[in-house]
Amino acid sequence: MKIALVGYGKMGKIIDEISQSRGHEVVARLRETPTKDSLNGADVAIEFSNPEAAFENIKVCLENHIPVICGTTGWLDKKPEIEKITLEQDTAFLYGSNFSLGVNLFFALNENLAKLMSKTTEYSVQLEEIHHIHKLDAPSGTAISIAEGIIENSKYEAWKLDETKDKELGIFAIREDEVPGTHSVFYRSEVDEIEIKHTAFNRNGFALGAVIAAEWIVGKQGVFSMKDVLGL
Ligand SMILES: NC(=O)C1=CN([C@@H]2O[C@H](COP(=O)(O)OP(=O)(O)OC[C@H]3O[C@@H](n4cnc5c(N)ncnc54)[C@H](OP(=O)(O)O)[C@@H]3O)[C@@H](O)[C@H]2O)C=CC1
Ligand SMILES: O=C(O)C1=N[C@H](C(=O)O)C[C@H](O)C1
Repeated sequence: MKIALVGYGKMGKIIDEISQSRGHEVVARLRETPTKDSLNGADVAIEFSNPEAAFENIKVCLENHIPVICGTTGWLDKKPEIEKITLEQDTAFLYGSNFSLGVNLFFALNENLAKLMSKTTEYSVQLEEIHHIHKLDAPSGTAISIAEGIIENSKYEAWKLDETKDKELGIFAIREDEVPGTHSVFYRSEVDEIEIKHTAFNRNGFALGAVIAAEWIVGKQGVFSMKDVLGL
């Protein structure tokens, strides 16, 4: 498979190594918005850039009929437009706020726990995410995905930064040193607390998941998520 890496920073470089170790050819390593020429005949693009650049980068790839795996967070207000372009161009798009297998299991765990709790005692939920000081967006895309999964299955109606209040599920966003990504969910009642935590030790799990998603998407049409890739 020929892979274009759109964004070649911390994530792009690890994805490059993993792609090659799995027998793929990396045909582009870009630190600017791609063009038809710079995409260099890729079968698939893996996009990890920044919130400002992601929309345009994805659009150019899709308009050139190159399916896109996108891990960039912080641009999701424009996702409906990307989904429309994907369908118009008969190509494929997959966004993952977090490509690691562990976090995708963590999403399912929290959805199920929220569902169970809404049938029993009243628990109040609080989210916390900790990331490195270079991160441009807050809260993290992963925290937003966790919150959305809980909201669908509980009394909560929306999420907000900071402390949980009434029907708004709170997310504390902490920036600390070089932390790769830690997410905790606290379920608290009058008498006890359940805490579920995922800690990434490094970025390798994110990168491997993105390459697996790229292998999966080639030849498909439509808008997908990691749930489709992992059969969750
Ligand atoms: N979904 C997931 O599993 C994960 C998502 N992320 C997200 O992925 C994104 C990237 O993370 P990370 O690699 O750590 O960030 P980095 O800042 O290390 O890398 C970003 C890269 O994008 C490049 N860039 C800047 N402008 C453009 C542009 N217009 N087009 C293409 N590339 C551009 C930068 O180049 P230059 O240095 O020259 O500016 C740099 O190479 C972030 O949004 C982060 O939140 C991160 C980890 C996991
Ligand atoms: O910026 C990061 O580093 C990360 N971003 C993603 C997010 O916003 O959830 C995924 C991971 O936690 C690392």
